[in-house]
Amino acid sequence: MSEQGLSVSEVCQTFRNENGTHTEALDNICLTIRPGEIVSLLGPSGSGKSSLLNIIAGFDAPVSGEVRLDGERITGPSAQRCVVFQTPALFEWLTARENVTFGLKRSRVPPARRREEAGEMLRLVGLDGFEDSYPHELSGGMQQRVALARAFVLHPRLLLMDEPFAALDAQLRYLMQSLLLKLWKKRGQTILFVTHDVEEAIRISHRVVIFERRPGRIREELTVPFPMERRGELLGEPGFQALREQIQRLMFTL
Ligand SMILES: Nc1ncnc2c1ncn2[C@@H]1O[C@H](COP(=O)(O)OP(=O)(O)OP(=O)(O)O)[C@@H](O)[C@H]1O
Repeated sequence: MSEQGLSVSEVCQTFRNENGTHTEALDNICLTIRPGEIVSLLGPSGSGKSSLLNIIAGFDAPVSGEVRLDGERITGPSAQRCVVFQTPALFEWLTARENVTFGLKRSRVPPARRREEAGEMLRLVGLDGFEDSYPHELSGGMQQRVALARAFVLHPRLLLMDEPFAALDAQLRYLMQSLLLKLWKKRGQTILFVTHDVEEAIRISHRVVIFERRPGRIREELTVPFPMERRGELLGEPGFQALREQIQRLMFTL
């Protein structure tokens, strides 16, 4: 039986710059994510987090090493791996519901069922009543909820999230993290989440992988010891401050 989950083996990435020089972005990255696990990549700007996410999404090929999902080698983009970006990237000419059903059209789901599933997802992200609104009629946070609904409705084998809440204010960001945890509890989705925010990484993930600056290497992998059910009141969780400080020390002494 092939191994389930994501497996990144000895991945290196180098970019050729326009002036003929090279940038070594990733150096020998090895990482596994079990099915249903949420793992955050945390690290300074330019440490290669997006480069790794682009390879896993299949947008870029590494110069060496390989990535497998459920044993299958990744060689290009696939609907099995859905990406949520910092900007919601919705289709402006489609309503919220149509944006959510769009990806389902490629599957064999019949139209009535698609409508039903989209409605259910929009309810889950708190957008009931806005099914027929166009993106320009929604706030930035509401648009990002639609983007989350669009990703989760597809049941992808892996959800890749590249700083999805970075453009939102602190309060909305917190609400979106809670929403992500709620969706995860319902769907048990495997998620790789890129962030700069230490608290966000601790709050939403089972494990935090800390990158160090160029060339991007993994400095440390830490397991977050708090049960997912208690992530809401993390500030009162004994050991939270210590973990946050430990991660900050690791990041600021890179
Ligand atoms: N297409 C490209 N061509 C040349 N260099 C690139 C390219 N993409 C990324 N790089 C370089 O690779 C390194 C890693 O970039 P990457 O965007 O992966 O970092 P990051 O950790 O995601 O940064 P940030 O947190 O700022 O988004 C950087 O030095 C960047 O300049």
